[in-house]
Amino acid sequence: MSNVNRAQIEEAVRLILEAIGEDPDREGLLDTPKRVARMYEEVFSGMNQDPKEYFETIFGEDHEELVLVKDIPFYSMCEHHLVPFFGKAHVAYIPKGGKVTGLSKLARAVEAVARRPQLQERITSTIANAIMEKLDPHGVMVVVEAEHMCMTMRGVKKPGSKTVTSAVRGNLAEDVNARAEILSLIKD
Ligand SMILES: Nc1nc2c(ncn2[C@@H]2O[C@H](COP(=O)(O)OP(=O)(O)OP(=O)(O)O)[C@@H](O)[C@H]2O)c(=O)[nH]1
Ligand SMILES: [Zn+2]
Repeated sequence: MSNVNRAQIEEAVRLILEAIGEDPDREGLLDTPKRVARMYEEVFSGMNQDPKEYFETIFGEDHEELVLVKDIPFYSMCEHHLVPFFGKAHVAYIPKGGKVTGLSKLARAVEAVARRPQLQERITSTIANAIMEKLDPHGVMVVVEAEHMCMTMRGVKKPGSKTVTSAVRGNLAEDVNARAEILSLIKD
């Protein structure tokens, strides 16, 4: 159930259109506030979601080796400018004590965390912390690479630049070789 107040967004979009000198009543713009409100509802649908919920799905599988789901595409909105940043997330963990979760749950957690006003660093660490808390694995490594529209279409205008963030927890924090292996698997 969404808590987004569509009527309020519609009002705000109308005001923005007026503020830039547009006529919100011209034909092409008549439905724009409604469309934007629906779009924000979708784009910010992660507001009420807790990524940890997805890790309730646990299989008692005795695998204490690397699990990596890479190239998970995501779209988020930078909380400073409310313009998109988007890219790929790579989520790796080493399960412990039979606590192996569903692969899709890793991607669902990325989606839930991305769909709200965000910082790339926070997306990265929130996912790593959620996995640590719910699955209590030997280790976790989350790598996120993204292009920020606020750095490409405006401001410093550096199209093609990419930001890479990582969060490492548990035994992977001390294990340089394991981290290197994960990074090489991500690059492959
Ligand atoms: N750390 C971090 N910074 C971000 C992220 N997304 C956008 N930013 C940065 O947030 C900063 C906001 O800087 P401000 O000086 O307050 O705003 P601004 O005047 O619009 O900055 P410019 O983008 O440099 O024009 C900028 O440097 C953005 O590049 C993110 O996910 N993580
Ligand atoms: Zn920004």
